[in-house]
Amino acid sequence: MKRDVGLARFLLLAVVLSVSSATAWQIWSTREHALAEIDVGNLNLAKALNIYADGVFTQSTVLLLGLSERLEAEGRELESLRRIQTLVRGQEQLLDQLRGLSVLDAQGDSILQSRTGESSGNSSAERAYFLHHRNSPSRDFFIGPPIKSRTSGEWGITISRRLEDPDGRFTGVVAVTLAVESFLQPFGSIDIGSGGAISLATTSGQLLVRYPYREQDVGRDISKSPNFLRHYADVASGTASFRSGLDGIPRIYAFRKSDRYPVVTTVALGQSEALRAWRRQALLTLGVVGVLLAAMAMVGRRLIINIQHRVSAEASLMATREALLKANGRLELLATQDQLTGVANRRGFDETLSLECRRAAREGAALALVLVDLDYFKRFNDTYGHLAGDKCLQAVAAELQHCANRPGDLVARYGGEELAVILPRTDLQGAKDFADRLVARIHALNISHRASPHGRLTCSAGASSFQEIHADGVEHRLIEAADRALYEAKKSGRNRSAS
Ligand SMILES: Nc1nc2c(ncn2[C@@H]2O[C@H](COP(=O)(O)OP(=O)(O)OP(=O)(O)O)[C@@H](O)[C@H]2O)c(=O)[nH]1
Repeated sequence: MKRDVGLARFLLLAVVLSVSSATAWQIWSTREHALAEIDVGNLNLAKALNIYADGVFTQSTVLLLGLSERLEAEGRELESLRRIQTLVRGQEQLLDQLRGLSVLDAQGDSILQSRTGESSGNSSAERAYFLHHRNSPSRDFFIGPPIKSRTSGEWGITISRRLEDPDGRFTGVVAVTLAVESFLQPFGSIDIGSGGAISLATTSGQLLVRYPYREQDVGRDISKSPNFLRHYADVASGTASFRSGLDGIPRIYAFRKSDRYPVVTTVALGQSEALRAWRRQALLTLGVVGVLLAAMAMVGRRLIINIQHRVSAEASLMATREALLKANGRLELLATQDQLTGVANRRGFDETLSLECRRAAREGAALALVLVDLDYFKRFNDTYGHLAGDKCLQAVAAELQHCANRPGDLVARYGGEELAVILPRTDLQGAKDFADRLVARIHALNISHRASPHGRLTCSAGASSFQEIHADGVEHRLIEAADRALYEAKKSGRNRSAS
């Protein structure tokens, strides 16, 4: 039964654990699945926006290439610059993102502004793109950090190219400016939730455009940020989850670098927003499973309590049964034991005598009985008192018990100061010898009895034995014979035995 409780506990625990772990696994795998779907969507979006940016840059570079060829071939005469101005106007109609074109001389002074068609009079010698081309012989296009227009205050992205004379000497820079706004518009038209962000940056870590727009983010250098270094630096495209270094919001990012230009487009969704549907589903699952587990735990607990009640009821039943058996045993003993001397009482004597008679009849064996009576015991009581008489009886019974040590021998208090010994498988001679031994042992106890002619406590014994025990009432005859012999011993002077 106790094992049943252990087994029930184990089963309950196993069910709770397996259901919990299966649920945890299911929730975790649906999260992974949701994240994978988000990554795919984000990557596709990043790719599409990258294509858009590539297209804009390509149109700009085509324009720059044509202009730089013409400037280098045709020179910078006023007429030539006017023709270029007309050409750029035409291009501006076709390319919405184009905010302007400028041609700088070798000192960084403007020699053409597409908006006015003339020099703006401003020097751009300190602009990053001018410094880049002046210091680098490369004729590649350069996407510079965003610049703020001195006239309109608008932010723009510059793409520029170095101008050279036929000897390869630096003669200036031709640059187009793309409006940051023209990137923000398509970025903003995409639903990326309230926590999302889309950005375009150079691969060297210069932020060009970021939606949602904050002026302080424009041109920000993120090249030293741990997130940039860990996730963007060395791969062409990928996904990652981290907390934004700009606004501290945890997001799921997907980024793609352009194959042609040193720019990277990033699409990010706010993590908590992106996983909202998954979270709702997970909470629902947790709720349902939690309620089920709680119900199961309650039922299991009740079951275990029931088993425990049954176990304890059974244990107390067993204990009661054992106590009852012990009590019965004690009662049985009390019913057949003499309280004063501890030997069998008259009932025990009668039962044993009848039992031994039947056994002797069955086995054809002899059965002997010795009756023992203390001499002058009335006087002993009168002389020493009843309590001393009791103690004396106890001592005599103990001595008899000591003598009758064969298996099956039984010492009993036959009545009053009279004791009896049943001796199975003992003939008359054996019984007589036993009786003599008893008389001698009691004498040897040397219990003082000044009222007796012997001066000490003595006893008389009568022995009887029957060999063939078949007839009814044999117990009675055995007792009568022993009693007669006892009477004889008394008559012939006491402190002796007769048979
Ligand atoms: N102390 C004590 N005395 C008992 C007990 N049972 C019987 N007696 C006493 O034993 C005495 C027996 O006396 P009697 O039968 O007259 O015989 P007796 O004095 O022993 O004399 P004989 O047997 O002829 O030698 C009585 O005085 C009983 O009261 C007992 O349990 N305790």
